[in-house]
Amino acid sequence: MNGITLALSKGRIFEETLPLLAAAGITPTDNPDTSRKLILGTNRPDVRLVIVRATDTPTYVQYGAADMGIAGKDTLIEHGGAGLYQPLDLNIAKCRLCVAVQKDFDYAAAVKRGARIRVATKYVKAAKEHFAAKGMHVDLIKLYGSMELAPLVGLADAIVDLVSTGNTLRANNLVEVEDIMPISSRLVVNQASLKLKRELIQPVLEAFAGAIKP
Ligand SMILES: Nc1ncnc2c1ncn2[C@@H]1O[C@H](COP(=O)(O)OP(=O)(O)OP(=O)(O)O)[C@@H](O)[C@H]1O
Ligand SMILES: O=P(O)(O)OC[C@H]1O[C@H](OP(=O)(O)OP(=O)(O)O)[C@H](O)[C@@H]1O
Repeated sequence: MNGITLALSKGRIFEETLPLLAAAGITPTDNPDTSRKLILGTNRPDVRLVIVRATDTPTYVQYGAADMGIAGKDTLIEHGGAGLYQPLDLNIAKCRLCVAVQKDFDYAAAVKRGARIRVATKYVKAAKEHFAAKGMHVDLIKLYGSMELAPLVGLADAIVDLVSTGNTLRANNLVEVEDIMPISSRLVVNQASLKLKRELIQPVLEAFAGAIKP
């Protein structure tokens, strides 16, 4: 494609990216929440959007199937970032990565006595690094969603998951016991595209940079 392709996921990333696209003079012609189309046009003939799973965004950009994309820091850590240039923290889709347990589980005591706890998470790499830095031995169980369920049914002692309002933890009688890191979404650019399509990509990058809310 001669123009540029931007990879986005449905839901919060799409919604929160709309004002940034508007700042770059880009308006999608469809809404992925109502359309089943996976390739969306825009008002600009040289810009198209592809709708992918949030976890897949770095992969599409890494291989150049999309020139640019918007992905959460959580997703980028798990992917590893190969082949990606990450020029901007867009300060959207903000939340934090945390350790949480059931209210009656004494996490501090388990840590203190060096217990080998079971931790369920979708964020295996980030969790591994966190517990290794604390010198804790944990058994990680990989899940793909609804991590909050794992401690309730005896699958794990703790979870590593994203928290924003805390409503999901509260609704499931879980409490946050450690804050691992703040999370927001970043603009990622394919390294070859940045060189070959700089005249198209650079203005979008500058418009996004100018529209970032503190
Ligand atoms: N509750 C939240 N509040 C704010 N931002 C969030 C929240 N949950 C996730 N995010 C951020 O938004 C990104 C996209 O989340 P989304 O829920 O759309 O996808 P997902 O369900 O995590 O991924 P996938 O669909 O690939 O499994 C996440 O990678 C994270 O950075
Ligand atoms: O603290 P809160 O404001 O309750 O947000 C936290 C929840 O948000 C995310 O799930 P999401 O809404 O993306 O659902 P999904 O991952 O199951 O799609 C995350 O996995 C938590 O479950």
